[in-house]
Amino acid sequence: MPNPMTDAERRAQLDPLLASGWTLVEDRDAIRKEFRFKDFAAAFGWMTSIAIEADKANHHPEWSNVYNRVTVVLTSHDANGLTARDVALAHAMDARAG
Ligand SMILES: C[C@H](O)[C@H](O)[C@H]1CNC2=NC(N)=NC(=O)C2=N1
Repeated sequence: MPNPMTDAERRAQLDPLLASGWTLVEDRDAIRKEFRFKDFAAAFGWMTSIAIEADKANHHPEWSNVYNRVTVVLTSHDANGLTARDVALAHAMDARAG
């Protein structure tokens, strides 16, 4: 089981994500972001590419889709909180959202 991040690691790794639209979830140790796309096909195409990457890394998002919006929550269930795996997935999501 991976260790939760230390306070210093958290600051260093989370600050860039908080600056790019991710927010801390209030009632659990997780980050959240709403992605918006041109239309449903663009949203679902992005989800498909992320799903393949996430599955290869065996680290999966909590997410939901309404038309062109995808709401994502990232946390590491086995660590009961944020880990470097969530940071990596968040960056992959930002990069692929363009
Ligand atoms: C058995 C399997 O390795 C685990 O359930 C994996 C799958 N994907 C996962 N995804 C996330 N976000 N957290 C986990 O702890 C996790 N664990």
